[in-house]
Amino acid sequence: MTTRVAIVGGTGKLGGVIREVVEAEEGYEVFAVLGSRSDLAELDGADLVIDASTPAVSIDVVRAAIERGINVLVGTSGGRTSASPSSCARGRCRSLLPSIEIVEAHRETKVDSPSGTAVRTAELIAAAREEIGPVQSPHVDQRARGQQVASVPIHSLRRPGVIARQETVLSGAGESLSIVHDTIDPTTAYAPGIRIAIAAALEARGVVVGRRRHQRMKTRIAVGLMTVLLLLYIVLAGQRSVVLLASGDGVGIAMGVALIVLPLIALWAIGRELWFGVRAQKLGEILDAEGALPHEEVALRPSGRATRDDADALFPAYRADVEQHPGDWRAWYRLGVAYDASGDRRRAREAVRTAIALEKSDRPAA
Ligand SMILES: NC(=O)C1=CN([C@@H]2O[C@H](COP(=O)(O)OP(=O)(O)OC[C@H]3O[C@@H](n4cnc5c(N)ncnc54)[C@H](O)[C@@H]3O)[C@@H](O)[C@H]2O)C=CC1
Ligand SMILES: O=C(O)C1=N[C@H](C(=O)O)C[C@H](O)C1
Repeated sequence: MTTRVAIVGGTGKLGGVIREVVEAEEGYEVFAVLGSRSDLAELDGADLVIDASTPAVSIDVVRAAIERGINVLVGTSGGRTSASPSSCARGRCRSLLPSIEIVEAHRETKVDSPSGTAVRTAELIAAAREEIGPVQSPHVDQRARGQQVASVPIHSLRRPGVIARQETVLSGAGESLSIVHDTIDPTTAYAPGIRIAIAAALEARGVVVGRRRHQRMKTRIAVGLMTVLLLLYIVLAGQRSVVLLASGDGVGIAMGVALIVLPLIALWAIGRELWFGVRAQKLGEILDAEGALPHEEVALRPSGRATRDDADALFPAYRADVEQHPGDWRAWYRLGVAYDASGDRRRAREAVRTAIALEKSDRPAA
Protein backbone atom coordinates (compact mmCIF):
# COMPACT_ATOMS: atom_id res chain seq x y z
CA MET A 1 0.00 0.00 0.00
CA THR A 2 1.27 3.48 -0.83
CA THR A 3 1.28 6.12 1.90
CA ARG A 4 -0.14 9.38 0.62
CA VAL A 5 1.77 12.29 2.13
CA ALA A 6 0.52 15.88 2.33
CA ILE A 7 3.33 18.40 2.88
CA VAL A 8 2.33 21.72 4.40
CA GLY A 9 5.05 24.26 3.59
CA GLY A 10 6.05 21.96 0.75
CA THR A 11 6.96 25.01 -1.34
CA GLY A 12 9.57 26.15 1.20
CA LYS A 13 13.21 25.18 1.69
CA LEU A 14 12.72 22.33 4.18
CA GLY A 15 9.49 21.36 2.39
CA GLY A 16 11.47 20.99 -0.84
CA VAL A 17 13.88 18.55 0.81
CA ILE A 18 10.94 16.61 2.25
CA ARG A 19 9.30 16.39 -1.18
CA GLU A 20 12.49 14.94 -2.68
CA VAL A 21 12.75 12.35 0.11
CA VAL A 22 9.09 11.33 -0.11
CA GLU A 23 9.20 11.07 -3.91
CA ALA A 24 12.29 8.84 -3.74
CA GLU A 25 11.05 6.69 -0.87
CA GLU A 26 9.45 3.38 -1.81
CA GLY A 27 5.87 3.04 -0.53
CA TYR A 28 5.28 6.81 -0.27
CA GLU A 29 3.85 9.38 -2.67
CA VAL A 30 3.43 13.15 -2.51
CA PHE A 31 -0.34 13.49 -2.35
CA ALA A 32 -0.60 17.26 -1.78
CA VAL A 33 1.76 20.22 -1.47
CA LEU A 34 0.32 23.10 0.57
CA GLY A 35 1.68 26.65 0.69
CA SER A 36 0.56 29.95 2.19
CA ARG A 37 -2.41 30.21 -0.20
CA SER A 38 -3.64 26.66 0.29
CA ASP A 39 -6.69 25.50 2.20
CA LEU A 40 -6.18 22.88 4.92
CA ALA A 41 -9.15 20.99 3.41
CA GLU A 42 -6.56 19.77 0.90
CA LEU A 43 -5.35 17.41 3.64
CA ASP A 44 -8.48 15.28 3.09
CA GLY A 45 -7.49 11.86 1.83
CA ALA A 46 -3.86 11.96 3.03
CA ASP A 47 -2.40 9.14 5.16
CA LEU A 48 0.33 11.29 6.69
CA VAL A 49 0.72 15.05 7.07
CA ILE A 50 4.17 16.64 7.29
CA ASP A 51 4.34 20.19 8.56
CA ALA A 52 7.29 22.36 7.47
CA SER A 53 5.58 25.74 7.57
CA THR A 54 5.82 28.50 10.17
CA PRO A 55 5.28 28.56 13.96
CA ALA A 56 2.10 30.65 13.52
CA VAL A 57 0.51 28.08 11.21
CA SER A 58 1.87 24.87 12.64
CA ILE A 59 -0.67 24.43 15.44
CA ASP A 60 -3.59 24.78 12.97
CA VAL A 61 -1.98 22.15 10.75
CA VAL A 62 -1.66 19.77 13.70
CA ARG A 63 -5.31 20.40 14.70
CA ALA A 64 -6.53 19.89 11.12
CA ALA A 65 -4.64 16.59 10.87
CA ILE A 66 -5.92 15.35 14.24
CA GLU A 67 -9.51 16.27 13.31
CA ARG A 68 -9.13 14.10 10.23
CA GLY A 69 -7.53 11.25 12.18
CA ILE A 70 -4.27 11.60 10.23
CA ASN A 71 -0.86 11.22 11.88
CA VAL A 72 1.21 14.39 11.63
CA LEU A 73 4.97 14.89 11.65
CA VAL A 74 6.07 18.41 12.69
CA GLY A 75 9.38 19.75 11.39
CA THR A 76 8.49 23.40 12.05
CA SER A 77 10.40 24.93 14.92
CA GLY A 78 9.30 27.66 17.30
CA GLY A 79 6.19 25.91 18.64
CA ARG A 80 5.70 23.66 21.64
CA THR A 81 5.69 20.58 19.41
CA SER A 82 9.05 21.29 17.77
CA ALA A 83 11.47 18.39 17.69
CA SER A 84 15.04 18.80 16.66
CA PRO A 85 18.28 16.99 17.20
CA SER A 86 20.50 18.10 20.03
CA SER A 87 24.21 18.75 19.86
CA CYS A 88 24.88 18.29 23.55
CA ALA A 89 22.82 16.18 25.91
CA ARG A 90 25.57 14.24 27.62
CA GLY A 91 25.50 14.55 31.38
CA ARG A 92 28.98 13.17 31.90
CA CYS A 93 30.80 16.53 31.70
CA ARG A 94 28.10 18.33 33.67
CA SER A 95 29.59 18.66 37.15
CA LEU A 96 33.08 19.56 35.91
CA LEU A 97 31.81 22.26 33.59
CA PRO A 98 29.14 24.18 35.48
CA SER A 99 28.61 27.03 33.00
CA ILE A 100 26.83 26.19 29.75
CA GLU A 101 25.71 28.57 27.00
CA ILE A 102 24.39 28.05 23.49
CA VAL A 103 25.16 30.26 20.51
CA GLU A 104 23.09 29.53 17.41
CA ALA A 105 23.18 31.21 14.00
CA HIS A 106 20.63 30.95 11.19
CA ARG A 107 19.63 32.89 8.06
CA GLU A 108 18.34 36.42 8.63
CA THR A 109 14.79 35.51 7.50
CA LYS A 110 14.19 32.81 10.13
CA VAL A 111 11.07 33.85 12.04
CA ASP A 112 11.60 32.04 15.35
CA SER A 113 14.27 32.70 17.98
CA PRO A 114 15.81 30.88 19.72
CA SER A 115 15.86 28.00 17.24
CA GLY A 116 13.90 24.86 18.11
CA THR A 117 17.16 22.92 18.21
CA ALA A 118 18.65 25.31 20.79
CA VAL A 119 15.53 25.15 22.97
CA ARG A 120 15.53 21.34 22.86
CA THR A 121 19.26 21.21 23.64
CA ALA A 122 18.75 23.48 26.68
CA GLU A 123 15.86 21.32 27.90
CA LEU A 124 17.91 18.14 27.55
CA ILE A 125 20.86 19.72 29.36
CA ALA A 126 18.52 20.71 32.21
CA ALA A 127 17.08 17.17 32.35
CA ALA A 128 20.57 15.65 32.48
CA ARG A 129 21.55 18.03 35.29
CA GLU A 130 18.43 17.43 37.34
CA GLU A 131 20.32 16.01 40.29
CA ILE A 132 22.98 18.74 40.46
CA GLY A 133 20.84 21.75 39.69
CA PRO A 134 20.77 24.43 37.02
CA VAL A 135 23.81 25.67 35.14
CA GLN A 136 25.62 28.73 36.46
CA SER A 137 23.84 31.63 34.77
CA PRO A 138 23.33 34.31 37.39
CA HIS A 139 22.45 37.11 34.96
CA VAL A 140 18.72 37.68 35.06
CA ASP A 141 18.63 41.39 34.25
CA GLN A 142 20.93 41.67 31.23
CA ARG A 143 19.21 40.98 27.89
CA ALA A 144 22.53 40.82 26.09
CA ARG A 145 23.39 37.69 28.11
CA GLY A 146 20.90 35.76 26.04
CA GLN A 147 17.46 34.26 26.59
CA GLN A 148 17.48 31.68 29.35
CA VAL A 149 15.75 28.40 28.56
CA ALA A 150 15.73 25.95 31.48
CA SER A 151 18.48 28.17 32.96
CA VAL A 152 20.74 27.85 29.88
CA PRO A 153 21.44 31.19 28.12
CA ILE A 154 20.83 31.03 24.36
CA HIS A 155 22.29 33.65 22.01
CA SER A 156 20.66 33.85 18.56
CA LEU A 157 22.42 35.36 15.57
CA ARG A 158 20.50 35.94 12.32
CA ARG A 159 22.94 36.42 9.46
CA PRO A 160 22.73 36.35 5.65
CA GLY A 161 24.54 33.38 4.15
CA VAL A 162 24.28 31.15 7.21
CA ILE A 163 22.23 27.95 6.95
CA ALA A 164 22.21 26.58 10.50
CA ARG A 165 24.95 26.53 13.13
CA GLN A 166 24.89 25.76 16.82
CA GLU A 167 27.71 25.93 19.33
CA THR A 168 27.24 24.63 22.86
CA VAL A 169 29.97 26.01 25.11
CA LEU A 170 30.62 24.28 28.43
CA SER A 171 33.01 26.12 30.72
CA GLY A 172 34.70 25.33 34.00
CA ALA A 173 37.63 26.69 35.96
CA GLY A 174 40.46 27.18 33.49
CA GLU A 175 38.89 25.15 30.66
CA SER A 176 36.10 25.03 28.12
CA LEU A 177 34.57 22.50 25.76
CA SER A 178 32.72 23.55 22.59
CA ILE A 179 30.43 21.29 20.60
CA VAL A 180 29.65 22.76 17.19
CA HIS A 181 27.12 21.56 14.66
CA ASP A 182 27.12 23.11 11.17
CA THR A 183 24.58 22.44 8.43
CA ILE A 184 26.52 22.68 5.19
CA ASP A 185 24.10 21.08 2.75
CA PRO A 186 20.47 20.88 4.00
CA THR A 187 19.40 18.14 1.58
CA THR A 188 22.08 15.66 2.52
CA ALA A 189 21.99 16.72 6.16
CA TYR A 190 18.21 16.47 6.69
CA ALA A 191 17.18 13.65 4.31
CA PRO A 192 18.27 10.68 6.52
CA GLY A 193 16.40 12.13 9.53
CA ILE A 194 13.31 12.82 7.41
CA ARG A 195 13.32 9.18 6.23
CA ILE A 196 13.45 7.89 9.81
CA ALA A 197 10.80 10.39 10.92
CA ILE A 198 8.24 9.61 8.20
CA ALA A 199 8.43 5.88 8.97
CA ALA A 200 8.12 6.51 12.72
CA ALA A 201 5.32 9.06 12.27
CA LEU A 202 3.04 6.50 10.64
CA GLU A 203 3.37 4.14 13.62
CA ALA A 204 3.29 6.81 16.36
CA ARG A 205 0.42 7.04 18.81
CA GLY A 206 -0.01 10.05 21.08
CA VAL A 207 2.57 12.82 21.05
CA VAL A 208 6.16 11.82 20.35
CA VAL A 209 8.90 14.44 20.76
CA GLY A 210 12.04 13.49 18.88
CA ARG A 211 12.25 9.73 19.22
CA ARG A 212 10.83 9.62 22.73
CA ARG A 213 7.28 8.69 23.59
CA HIS A 214 4.90 10.69 25.76
CA GLN A 215 1.99 8.33 26.10
CA ARG A 216 1.51 8.20 29.84
CA MET A 217 -1.88 9.86 29.92
CA LYS A 218 -3.98 6.73 29.29
CA THR A 219 -2.09 4.75 31.94
CA ARG A 220 -2.53 7.59 34.42
CA ILE A 221 -6.27 7.74 33.75
CA ALA A 222 -6.60 3.95 34.24
CA VAL A 223 -4.57 3.99 37.46
CA GLY A 224 -6.49 7.06 38.73
CA LEU A 225 -9.79 5.31 38.02
CA MET A 226 -8.65 2.16 39.82
CA THR A 227 -7.54 4.18 42.83
CA VAL A 228 -10.86 6.07 42.99
CA LEU A 229 -12.82 2.80 42.77
CA LEU A 230 -10.65 1.27 45.48
CA LEU A 231 -11.15 4.28 47.74
CA LEU A 232 -14.91 4.01 47.19
CA TYR A 233 -14.73 0.33 48.08
CA ILE A 234 -12.74 1.15 51.24
CA VAL A 235 -15.38 3.68 52.34
CA LEU A 236 -18.24 1.21 51.73
CA ALA A 237 -16.32 -1.71 53.25
CA GLY A 238 -15.37 0.53 56.20
CA GLN A 239 -19.03 1.23 56.95
CA ARG A 240 -19.84 -2.48 56.69
CA SER A 241 -16.88 -3.44 58.86
CA VAL A 242 -17.99 -1.01 61.63
CA VAL A 243 -21.32 -2.83 61.71
CA LEU A 244 -19.57 -6.24 61.85
CA LEU A 245 -17.08 -5.12 64.52
CA ALA A 246 -19.99 -3.83 66.63
CA SER A 247 -21.87 -7.14 66.29
CA GLY A 248 -19.90 -8.67 69.22
CA ASP A 249 -19.77 -11.98 67.35
CA GLY A 250 -16.23 -13.50 66.92
CA VAL A 251 -16.73 -14.45 63.26
CA GLY A 252 -18.31 -11.06 62.52
CA ILE A 253 -15.40 -9.21 64.14
CA ALA A 254 -12.85 -11.27 62.14
CA MET A 255 -14.75 -10.52 58.92
CA GLY A 256 -14.93 -6.83 59.86
CA VAL A 257 -11.16 -6.68 60.36
CA ALA A 258 -10.49 -8.52 57.08
CA LEU A 259 -12.90 -6.27 55.22
CA ILE A 260 -10.90 -3.18 56.12
CA VAL A 261 -7.34 -4.60 56.22
CA LEU A 262 -7.31 -6.34 52.82
CA PRO A 263 -8.24 -3.26 50.74
CA LEU A 264 -5.66 -1.25 52.71
CA ILE A 265 -2.99 -3.78 51.72
CA ALA A 266 -4.16 -3.50 48.10
CA LEU A 267 -3.96 0.30 48.30
CA TRP A 268 -0.43 0.10 49.66
CA ALA A 269 0.56 -2.30 46.86
CA ILE A 270 -0.90 0.02 44.20
CA GLY A 271 0.92 3.01 45.73
CA ARG A 272 4.18 1.06 45.72
CA GLU A 273 3.72 0.09 42.06
CA LEU A 274 2.84 3.64 41.11
CA TRP A 275 5.94 4.97 42.86
CA PHE A 276 8.06 2.31 41.14
CA GLY A 277 6.64 3.27 37.72
CA VAL A 278 7.17 7.00 38.25
CA ARG A 279 10.75 6.65 39.51
CA ALA A 280 11.70 4.03 36.87
CA GLN A 281 10.39 6.36 34.16
CA LYS A 282 12.28 9.33 35.63
CA LEU A 283 15.60 7.47 35.87
CA GLY A 284 15.12 6.16 32.31
CA GLU A 285 14.60 9.74 31.11
CA ILE A 286 17.76 10.93 32.89
CA LEU A 287 19.83 8.16 31.29
CA ASP A 288 18.20 8.74 27.92
CA ALA A 289 19.06 12.46 28.09
CA GLU A 290 22.63 11.53 28.99
CA GLY A 291 22.75 9.11 26.05
CA ALA A 292 23.66 6.44 28.63
CA LEU A 293 20.92 3.87 28.03
CA PRO A 294 21.95 0.55 26.44
CA HIS A 295 22.09 1.22 22.72
CA GLU A 296 23.07 -2.13 21.19
CA GLU A 297 21.22 -3.18 18.06
CA VAL A 298 19.37 -6.42 18.85
CA ALA A 299 17.12 -8.65 16.78
CA LEU A 300 13.55 -8.49 18.06
CA ARG A 301 10.92 -11.19 18.37
CA PRO A 302 7.34 -10.39 17.24
CA SER A 303 6.57 -9.52 20.89
CA GLY A 304 9.09 -6.68 20.67
CA ARG A 305 11.56 -8.41 23.00
CA ALA A 306 15.14 -9.15 22.01
CA THR A 307 15.87 -12.69 20.85
CA ARG A 308 17.33 -14.89 23.60
CA ASP A 309 20.74 -15.08 21.88
CA ASP A 310 21.07 -11.34 21.50
CA ALA A 311 19.78 -10.66 25.01
CA ASP A 312 22.22 -13.20 26.50
CA ALA A 313 25.07 -11.57 24.60
CA LEU A 314 24.21 -8.25 26.29
CA PHE A 315 24.43 -9.54 29.85
CA PRO A 316 28.15 -10.02 30.55
CA ALA A 317 28.98 -6.34 29.96
CA TYR A 318 26.11 -5.01 32.09
CA ARG A 319 26.61 -7.57 34.85
CA ALA A 320 30.35 -6.79 34.93
CA ASP A 321 29.53 -3.07 35.15
CA VAL A 322 27.34 -3.71 38.21
CA GLU A 323 30.02 -5.90 39.80
CA GLN A 324 32.62 -3.18 39.31
CA HIS A 325 30.32 -0.38 40.45
CA PRO A 326 27.79 -1.92 42.87
CA GLY A 327 26.82 1.51 44.21
CA ASP A 328 26.14 3.05 40.78
CA TRP A 329 22.40 3.32 40.09
CA ARG A 330 23.06 3.84 36.39
CA ALA A 331 24.81 0.46 36.12
CA TRP A 332 21.88 -1.24 37.91
CA TYR A 333 19.33 0.46 35.70
CA ARG A 334 21.13 -0.64 32.55
CA LEU A 335 21.24 -4.20 33.88
CA GLY A 336 17.47 -3.93 34.46
CA VAL A 337 16.99 -2.86 30.84
CA ALA A 338 19.10 -5.82 29.68
CA TYR A 339 17.01 -8.25 31.79
CA ASP A 340 13.84 -6.71 30.43
CA ALA A 341 15.09 -7.13 26.86
CA SER A 342 15.50 -10.84 27.55
CA GLY A 343 12.00 -11.15 29.00
CA ASP A 344 13.14 -11.73 32.60
CA ARG A 345 10.72 -9.25 34.15
CA ARG A 346 11.35 -10.36 37.74
CA ARG A 347 15.09 -9.72 37.62
CA ALA A 348 14.52 -6.55 35.59
CA ARG A 349 12.30 -5.15 38.35
CA GLU A 350 14.75 -6.17 41.08
CA ALA A 351 17.60 -4.41 39.28
CA VAL A 352 15.54 -1.29 38.66
CA ARG A 353 14.35 -1.28 42.31
CA THR A 354 18.01 -1.36 43.39
CA ALA A 355 18.76 1.51 40.98
CA ILE A 356 15.87 3.55 42.45
CA ALA A 357 17.09 2.94 46.03
CA LEU A 358 20.71 3.82 45.15
CA GLU A 359 19.69 6.97 43.28
CA LYS A 360 17.61 8.04 46.28
CA SER A 361 20.52 7.53 48.68
CA ASP A 362 22.85 9.46 46.30
CA ARG A 363 20.65 12.54 46.45
CA PRO A 364 21.83 15.24 48.86
CA ALA A 365 19.58 15.53 51.95
CA ALA A 366 17.09 18.41 51.54
N1 LIG B 1 13.39 20.33 12.60
C1 LIG B 1 14.45 20.61 11.83
O1 LIG B 1 15.52 19.97 11.90
C2 LIG B 1 14.33 21.71 10.84
C3 LIG B 1 13.29 22.57 10.98
N2 LIG B 1 13.13 23.58 10.12
C4 LIG B 1 11.99 24.41 10.39
O2 LIG B 1 11.01 24.24 9.36
C5 LIG B 1 10.27 25.43 9.20
C6 LIG B 1 10.28 25.85 7.74
O3 LIG B 1 11.59 26.31 7.38
P1 LIG B 1 11.97 26.70 5.89
O4 LIG B 1 11.54 25.64 4.94
O5 LIG B 1 13.38 27.06 5.92
O6 LIG B 1 11.04 28.02 5.69
P2 LIG B 1 10.43 28.63 4.32
O7 LIG B 1 10.11 30.04 4.62
O8 LIG B 1 11.33 28.31 3.17
O9 LIG B 1 9.08 27.78 4.12
C7 LIG B 1 7.89 28.03 4.85
C8 LIG B 1 6.75 27.38 4.10
O10 LIG B 1 5.55 27.57 4.86
C9 LIG B 1 4.53 27.89 3.94
N3 LIG B 1 3.45 28.62 4.62
C10 LIG B 1 3.48 29.86 5.17
N4 LIG B 1 2.25 30.18 5.62
C11 LIG B 1 1.45 29.11 5.38
C12 LIG B 1 0.07 28.82 5.63
N5 LIG B 1 -0.74 29.73 6.22
N6 LIG B 1 -0.41 27.62 5.26
C13 LIG B 1 0.39 26.69 4.68
N7 LIG B 1 1.70 26.91 4.40
C14 LIG B 1 2.23 28.10 4.75
C15 LIG B 1 5.21 28.76 2.88
O11 LIG B 1 4.43 28.78 1.69
C16 LIG B 1 6.50 27.98 2.73
O12 LIG B 1 6.29 26.93 1.79
C17 LIG B 1 10.91 26.46 10.13
O13 LIG B 1 10.16 26.51 11.33
C18 LIG B 1 12.28 25.91 10.37
O14 LIG B 1 12.82 26.33 11.60
C19 LIG B 1 13.96 23.74 9.08
C20 LIG B 1 15.01 22.89 8.86
C21 LIG B 1 15.28 21.80 9.74
O1 LIG C 1 16.46 26.93 8.79
C1 LIG C 1 15.85 26.82 9.88
O2 LIG C 1 14.90 27.57 10.19
C2 LIG C 1 16.25 25.78 10.80
N1 LIG C 1 15.61 25.67 11.93
C3 LIG C 1 15.81 24.61 12.83
C4 LIG C 1 15.49 25.02 14.27
O3 LIG C 1 14.88 26.06 14.52
O4 LIG C 1 15.84 24.23 15.15
C5 LIG C 1 17.15 23.99 12.73
C6 LIG C 1 17.49 23.69 11.33
O5 LIG C 1 18.79 23.16 11.27
C7 LIG C 1 17.36 24.88 10.42
